[in-house]
Amino acid sequence: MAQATGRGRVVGDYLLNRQIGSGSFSVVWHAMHRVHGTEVAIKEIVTGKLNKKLQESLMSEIFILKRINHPNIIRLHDIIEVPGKIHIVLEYCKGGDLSMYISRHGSVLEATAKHFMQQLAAGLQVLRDNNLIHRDLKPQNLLLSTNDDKAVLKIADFGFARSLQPRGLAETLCGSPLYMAPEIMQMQKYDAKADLWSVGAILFQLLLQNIVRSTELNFPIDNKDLSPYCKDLCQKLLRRNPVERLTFEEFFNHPFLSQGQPDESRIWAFSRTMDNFPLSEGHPLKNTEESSQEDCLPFPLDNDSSGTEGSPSSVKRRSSMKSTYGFSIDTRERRESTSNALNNIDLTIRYGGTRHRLDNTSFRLESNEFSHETADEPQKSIDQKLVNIQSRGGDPLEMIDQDYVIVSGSSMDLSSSSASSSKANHSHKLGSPPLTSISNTTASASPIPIIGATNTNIYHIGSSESPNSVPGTSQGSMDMLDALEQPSSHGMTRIKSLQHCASAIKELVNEKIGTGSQLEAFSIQLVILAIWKKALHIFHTLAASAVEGSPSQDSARLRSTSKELGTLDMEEFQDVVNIEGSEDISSQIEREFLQEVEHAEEFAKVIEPGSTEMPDAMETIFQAALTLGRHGGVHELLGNMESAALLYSKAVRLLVFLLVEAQSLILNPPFSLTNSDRYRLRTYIDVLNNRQGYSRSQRMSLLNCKDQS
Ligand SMILES: Nc1ncnc2c1ncn2[C@@H]1O[C@H](COP(=O)(O)OP(=O)(O)OP(=O)(O)O)[C@@H](O)[C@H]1O
Repeated sequence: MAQATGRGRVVGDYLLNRQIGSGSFSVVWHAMHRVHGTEVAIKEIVTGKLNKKLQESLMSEIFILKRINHPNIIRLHDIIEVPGKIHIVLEYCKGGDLSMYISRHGSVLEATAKHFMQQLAAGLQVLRDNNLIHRDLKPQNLLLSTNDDKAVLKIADFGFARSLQPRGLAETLCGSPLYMAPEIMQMQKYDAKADLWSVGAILFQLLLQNIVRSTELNFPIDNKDLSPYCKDLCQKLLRRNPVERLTFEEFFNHPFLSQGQPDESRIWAFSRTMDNFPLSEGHPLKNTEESSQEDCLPFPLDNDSSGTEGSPSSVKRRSSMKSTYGFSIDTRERRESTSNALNNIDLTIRYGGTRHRLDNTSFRLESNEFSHETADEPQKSIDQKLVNIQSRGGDPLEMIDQDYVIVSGSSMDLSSSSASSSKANHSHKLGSPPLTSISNTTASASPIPIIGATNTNIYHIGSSESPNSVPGTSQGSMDMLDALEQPSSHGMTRIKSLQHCASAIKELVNEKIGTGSQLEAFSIQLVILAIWKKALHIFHTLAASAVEGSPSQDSARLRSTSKELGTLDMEEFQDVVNIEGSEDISSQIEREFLQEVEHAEEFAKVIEPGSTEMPDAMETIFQAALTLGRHGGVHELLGNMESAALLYSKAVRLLVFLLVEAQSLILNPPFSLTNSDRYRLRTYIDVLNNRQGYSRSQRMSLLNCKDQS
């Protein structure tokens, strides 16, 4: 359909032909200059769909492309703005992108991989010279001038790129999970070396496509077809710890990338740097140390988050507190009556000893509206157009730096928090005071709006079969995400959302039990209790308001209800009153709650109080989401699209819980997210949703192909 609307359309001096690609926010057209007949690719972006952040990414892309002129970087010819749209006129690459090449050819010869790597290295050298980091290197973003093994490779899609001072560290999460460096995935600070991980993943994929498809995901150490240099490069690029990873200089000078055969002296010099690579017999180089096979995998399959490459600073921590979780249940009381049970359970979850600091350095850029220039308007030079855009907001690169440079240090570091938060434009105090008694918590537990006014958007936590997962599109696109951060203001929707959260986390509890991690299971179980408690409370408040009459009759109650539930209207009260079997809903929630209490009680029996360090439940949930995302990546790489989509969706459910619901729960100490935590969670959800959409669409096309054949 998009092709029909594009073909024959005129944009500036160009006649649109066929659609050749699409991205999350763009459609790419093949087009021709009306006078010269020059072939170009036009990337069309509807600016209205872009939020501030994406507009900035777009400007960043334009600025970077504009200032670089190199055969291995896609060339920017022109920018054409029309009302509501911006068109980036690019050099046309008729070979398509490298992912298409890999699909067509399967694994490539080492010589071809070397050719592409040399070109990629040359392009990256230019970025390096300009202190730029791409952050989203993947085959889809590497375009080819022709469809053969002599093609010139061009780095494209600089939407995520940013300027980076040497040795500067960034902390923003972006990129595609499959090619994303572990330090980005785990939300640690990263530098330009993150790009080198992606290069390693691309090299791995180029060489091992058929192996990856046909067997387990094993690095073929004994693969005789690959030269030691090639394997060495791949292995050294895919070091999980960025410190151990090759430096750019080492990458650029690696013997695999040198044109001819390395001479003898080079071999010996090289041999001294071969610290971990097992070499095949008979090679002049010596193997110095057995390498961990798993360390070579692009996506570690372990669940171990220990060590230096663990969780993000914002979430990772072990509670320094001893077992003061204070979970106690009087079983007799519980059995007496549900309401007694609810009132007598002292649900105090110590999931960590320190509160998150408030880090508000993100989201502080002013909105930059694009000016609308008609297609008839005389064409201006790219520079003039950029000045137009720039005049509304300063130098985008500078702005992006401002936005991305996040105050260093752990976000748990309270000492540094005041300085950063005081600079913030959007300062939100999050969290509610520590509470130990459920019966006193009605008002304090109200969800706290994070950004903007209470919205009325209804968000359904995506199930694995969510109809919202539109193939190839970004289900959780950035413009939706601001709204998604807040729990639904619609009472029943909110309850459903909480139920979804509880069931997602329940799976995690079962998994932890399966692996014998009782303590972690217990701490997460307490979160489940808090979720059910919240659901019950919302339901009771909602039902009581409906039964007791209109808000005019009991305005005080309405006020407190509205505080708790957001913007409730009378229709909803009435709905609840009229819901046949609303009592059933209530008793269903109560039943679930009591069941979970029982499970928690079981855990409590086997855990010795007073001497055990309580794991951080939120951290465990976060880590589990990351692991699911990584495993999704593995499945995607292996072509198991259904499993990949499922795993991505599970990861999203957990992250959405952390982002949307977790802060409203009654926990001690209260759980709160910094602005930068939220930003990272949102971005991560977005990326995973994209991968989920992609996996689903791939699966659909496979099914269609099967149907046709
Ligand atoms: N100059 C070009 N020549 C030929 N094909 C292109 C060109 N630019 C883009 N494409 C094709 O269009 C696809 C989408 O490109 P685009 O840069 O718009 O998306 P993207 O930004 O990579 O997507 P996302 O935002 O989801 O990462 C590319 O993967 C490629 O196949």
